[in-house]
Amino acid sequence: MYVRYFSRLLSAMAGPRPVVLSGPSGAGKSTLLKKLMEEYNGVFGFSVSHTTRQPRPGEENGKDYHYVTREAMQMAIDNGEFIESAVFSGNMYGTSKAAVQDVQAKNLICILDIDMQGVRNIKATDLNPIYVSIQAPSMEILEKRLRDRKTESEESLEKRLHAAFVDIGFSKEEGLFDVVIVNDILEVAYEKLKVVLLEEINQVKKTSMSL
Ligand SMILES: Nc1nc2c(ncn2[C@@H]2O[C@H](COP(=O)(O)OP(=O)(O)O)[C@@H](O)[C@H]2O)c(=O)[nH]1
Ligand SMILES: Nc1ncnc2c1ncn2[C@@H]1O[C@H](COP(=O)(O)OP(=O)(O)O)[C@@H](O)[C@H]1O
Repeated sequence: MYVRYFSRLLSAMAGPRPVVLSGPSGAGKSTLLKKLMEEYNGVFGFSVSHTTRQPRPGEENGKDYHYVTREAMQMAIDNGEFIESAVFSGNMYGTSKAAVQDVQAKNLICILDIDMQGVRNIKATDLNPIYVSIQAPSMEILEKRLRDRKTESEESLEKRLHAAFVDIGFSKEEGLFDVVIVNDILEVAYEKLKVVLLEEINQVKKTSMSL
């Protein structure tokens, strides 16, 4: 009984578990993440990554990403400021320690949107997140969604589709993800995601009510 009490106390003190959303570019990670943030205002916080890619129309510096030069990013990595970093489709991406700490300091569920290299690197840390893979129903649908999004050049699209092919294989690896959600009908995928995160969501709601 005491053991259970203290383990609950310890996990409450450690704050909610972060959530890793991974999966091919175009699978629907940002769309699902946006829905979560809208429905659960004050429960989730986004880990704002750094990237060397150019901002897309509508993206905001400091909100979607911290947009930096290669030199600045490399220097920060060399300074030990990053938990993980990777090169994806010719650009650098990385999660700074500050990005995660900023969210955790507010006692929110920290969401990381990272690629497969990031997943492997996070596994080697003590972050202990819930690992969720978001997948499109097929490569054909993925390609259509990416094309319809109209954010990528033909070259970037090809690179993303190649990475997606590799990603789909990895997502089937035993023990890598806690759950794989196929994002066919958006609302169905979103409901599945909520079920996976329900325990953490309730924990944060309970804690914020008792404060
Ligand atoms: N390892 C790692 N991957 C990241 C990070 N931030 C974003 N990514 C991944 O980089 C890939 C490309 O992201 P982005 O350029 O925003 O394109 P999108 O996923 O097609 O919207 C996606 O798979 C993201 O999950 C990060 O900090 N670390
Ligand atoms: N279930 C879905 N059905 C149809 N289109 C979708 C669905 N989920 C996402 N999309 C669309 O597919 C595109 C890629 O989604 P996005 O969230 O940007 O993917 P990611 O963040 O994984 O790269 C977007 O234009 C989005 O509006």
